[in-house]
Amino acid sequence: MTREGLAAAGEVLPAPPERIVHLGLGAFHRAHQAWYTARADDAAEWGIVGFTGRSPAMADLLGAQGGVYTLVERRTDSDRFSHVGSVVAAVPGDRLDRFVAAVSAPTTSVVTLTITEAGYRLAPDDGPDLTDPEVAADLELLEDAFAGRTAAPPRTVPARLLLALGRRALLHGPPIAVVSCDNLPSNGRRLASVLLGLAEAVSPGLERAVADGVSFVSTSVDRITPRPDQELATAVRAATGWDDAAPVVTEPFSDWVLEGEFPAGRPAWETAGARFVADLEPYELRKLWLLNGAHLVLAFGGLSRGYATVAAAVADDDCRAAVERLWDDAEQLLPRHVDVPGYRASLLGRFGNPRIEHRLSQIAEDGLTKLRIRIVPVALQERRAGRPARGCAQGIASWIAALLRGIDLPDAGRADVRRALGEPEPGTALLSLASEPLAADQAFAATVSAAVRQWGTP
Ligand SMILES: NC(=O)c1ccc[n+]([C@@H]2O[C@H](COP(=O)([O-])OP(=O)(O)OC[C@H]3O[C@@H](n4cnc5c(N)ncnc54)[C@H](O)[C@@H]3O)[C@@H](O)[C@H]2O)c1
Ligand SMILES: O=P(O)(O)OC[C@@H](O)[C@@H](O)[C@H](O)[C@H](O)CO
Repeated sequence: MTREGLAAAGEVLPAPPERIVHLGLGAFHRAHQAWYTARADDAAEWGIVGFTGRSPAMADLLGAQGGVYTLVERRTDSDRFSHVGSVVAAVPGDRLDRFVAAVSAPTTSVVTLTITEAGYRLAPDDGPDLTDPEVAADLELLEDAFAGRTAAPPRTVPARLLLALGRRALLHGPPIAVVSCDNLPSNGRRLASVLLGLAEAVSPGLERAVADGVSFVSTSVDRITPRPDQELATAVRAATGWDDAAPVVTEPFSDWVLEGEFPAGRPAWETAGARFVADLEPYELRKLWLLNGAHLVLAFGGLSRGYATVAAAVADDDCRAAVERLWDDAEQLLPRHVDVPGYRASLLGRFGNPRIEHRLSQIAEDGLTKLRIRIVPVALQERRAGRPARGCAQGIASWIAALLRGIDLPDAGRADVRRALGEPEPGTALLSLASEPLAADQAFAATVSAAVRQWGTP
């Protein structure tokens, strides 16, 4: 099947013009932002050029199909198949020349990102992590590049993005919006802080140019999208007859809430269901603390108990009870207008969808970074309010117990985790790694130790 054939059948649009650049061409972008863009009333005006984050594989697969792929919306009892045509070019991430050209093009109005939380290379103060050797090396490359000296291409996403945005801003290109779609609170503000921190380290002129020329938009993104497997391609072939090399499976539910300015315009995403709000915080915290926080507890607790998927873990009474206790803590901190009881009830249904094979091992990747963002802040606020934060303690304990059990959890912070595991008191060292203040809080640390024993260590 080709784009031309699908367009002739009225299933996708003939390639819309490239006006959006996306970085991180994984499953989620294709199930979410690309889907909203394809469904917007003005879809014919907005094509996406997608760059892979690290490996070129998806660019090869999707590029060979003209960017078109099948989206499978998986209900508890049936599948719905559709074709998505908003991605018009798929390019390997190491094609930096093409990336800089795409971002610098005056016709480009929006850059979106799904590069995982670890991809932001954030220091604890939300600036760029200059202790990370790759970030430090990229800073030198950026200094050379902006001073007009020959430089190798930077490797980290913040440096690649800064190079492209800096070129555009210094060429006096029109202002542009950069939209983070990763599961980080205040993701736009954090991205701004990393990029402007790096820019400032290169030169004050670059920092000013980027600050003036870029609008950083924060968003809360919500659609459970497991990593596609071979079984999906087989199901797509059986249902549609197409040997699609890059299908995506997702749940029927979808939500996208955005806060920020689009100085050069944007697709009419609201016509596809997105919401634009003046204050994103309550929505993003509800989603991150309840959905993503619970996912972590199910992943660590479920893996310890030998489960493989979210649906299996949430069917376990102890795992579900741990999730409910975490939600009880988070609910204390969220405003009423975001309907926490309704969201909790809908989450239990979404997690329980047995046909969405959401692997716990995928969710557990980079668990340290995610824990610090999704559970630690709730615990700190609850403790400051004088409450015991037992649900958070149990959640953090699920991570510690999984590691003490020897479960391999791939993590960008793996070296620190290994060091902590080698300490005389590894449980205490792991809690310190998650949060120094929580480790120093004796009552909370004792609750965590008791909960680690409850999760069961070998
Ligand atoms: N899958 C979901 O259900 C979901 C839902 C909401 C938000 N998200 C956000 O989207 C992100 C990606 O999810 P996905 O399902 O597309 O995963 P994926 O594994 O399919 O794709 C991840 C993409 O990020 C790139 N990447 C990974 N680590 C990177 C790094 N350190 N630096 C630069 N690029 C890197 C990869 O190359 C790939 O392009 C998540 O981490 C999350 O922040 C995902
Ligand atoms: O994608 P991550 O790795 O940030 O987190 C894993 C899951 O919690 C996440 O993908 C959720 O499924 C998603 O955030 C739902 O909207």
